[in-house]
Amino acid sequence: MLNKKSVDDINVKGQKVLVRCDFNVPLENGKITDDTRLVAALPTIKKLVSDGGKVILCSHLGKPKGQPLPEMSLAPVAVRLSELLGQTVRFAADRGVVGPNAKAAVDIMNDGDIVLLENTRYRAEETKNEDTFSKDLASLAEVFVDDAFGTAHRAHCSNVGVTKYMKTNVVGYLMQKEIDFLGNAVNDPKRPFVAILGGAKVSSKLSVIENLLDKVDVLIIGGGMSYTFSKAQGGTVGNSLLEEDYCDYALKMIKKAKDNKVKLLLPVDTVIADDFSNDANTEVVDAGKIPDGWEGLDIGPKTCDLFADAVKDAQTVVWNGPMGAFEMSKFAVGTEAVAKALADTDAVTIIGGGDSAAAINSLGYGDKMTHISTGGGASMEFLEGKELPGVAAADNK
Ligand SMILES: Nc1ncnc2c1ncn2[C@@H]1O[C@H](COP(=O)(O)OP(=O)(O)OP(=O)(O)O)[C@@H](O)[C@H]1O
Ligand SMILES: O=C(O)[C@H](O)COP(=O)(O)O
Repeated sequence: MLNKKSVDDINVKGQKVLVRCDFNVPLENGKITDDTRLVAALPTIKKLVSDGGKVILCSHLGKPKGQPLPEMSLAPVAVRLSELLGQTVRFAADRGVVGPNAKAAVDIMNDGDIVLLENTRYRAEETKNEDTFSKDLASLAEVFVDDAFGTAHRAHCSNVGVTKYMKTNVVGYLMQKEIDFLGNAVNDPKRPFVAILGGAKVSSKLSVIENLLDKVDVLIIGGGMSYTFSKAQGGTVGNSLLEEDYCDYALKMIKKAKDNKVKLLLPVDTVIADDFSNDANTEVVDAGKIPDGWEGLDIGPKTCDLFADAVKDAQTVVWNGPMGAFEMSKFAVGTEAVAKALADTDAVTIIGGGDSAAAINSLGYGDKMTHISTGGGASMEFLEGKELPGVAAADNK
């Protein structure tokens, strides 16, 4: 188990604390369209404020590639955070992130004040993890807290480089929670342990499939990626998503499941459509029997029952990737059936971030899950069994 020092192990009264958050939120015309990541960061911020620390927040947003692009400014985040906290979060507008404006804003802080720095990716050094920017960031504070789980798979100045120049590096509550849930699930799961994978491509989940086949009791594969498995076994898949180059890999994984005595469940039927559209004509056919001119866009009703049955007695379930093209209501049925099955089980249910989290929330099952990760890429790398640089950089207990 990972045993990192956390904000509970320190009291920052009177100290300046640099807190790396993941405020990489979706923006439309300057408005935040999903503040989940901001809400998730509140417990750590509140703890440090109640200690009487001077709380300096930082994050990246988007990929400005070293340019101070106004549309990727963190200014809207300061406004929304102030509302959520009921306390002013002063925004340190500064093209250099740690330039004269930021330093001035930090200099006048009182205990319990909060300042938010500008987008760390305005500095070109950030993503290259170069010492110049790491030192600049470290110069602002005495203590470093990393609460940016969503960024933990990156080794950048603001989450990894900076720790070289700080005496105290701890994780925040969000980071701790993500490590506890994902780490426990993968490394010390209550069994039966079931993993459900979906989404578009096999190629984006190769290491996840391999790693999970060493850990789980049951592996369920649905969504677009299942057609490559179907084709590999001699099925016809029409115009469905297919990665021909990965058919051999699919066969290898089927063998690995057998060797490891993992029950591998693939769709037994599929909803096919004559067009990639919510108005398409649809039919249900057996898996591997999709005619030319048609494409599979969701799992079929028998598969919904099969998958729901497989999670019924599970103790731990990890899910990443939708079962079909769920953005169109006609093809969201399978994803919803799986979400409902998870909501109905007593198992610990953990949802990988990104599209899966969006799907669960848009279908209204978000509050029925034990844990929905705030990390997309980061949660995937956790499931791949990789050590995340952002986690590794924090002090051990
Ligand atoms: N049968 C299918 N045909 C076409 N598209 C599909 C099918 N099944 C799933 N998809 C699409 O796959 C996309 C999600 O795939 P992706 O691999 O990105 O999932 P994810 O792992 O949940 O996302 P993230 O990587 O952001 O966590 C969705 O846009 C969905 O519409
Ligand atoms: O949204 C994410 O997955 C994280 O904030 C990381 O962002 P990145 O993929 O731009 O590094």
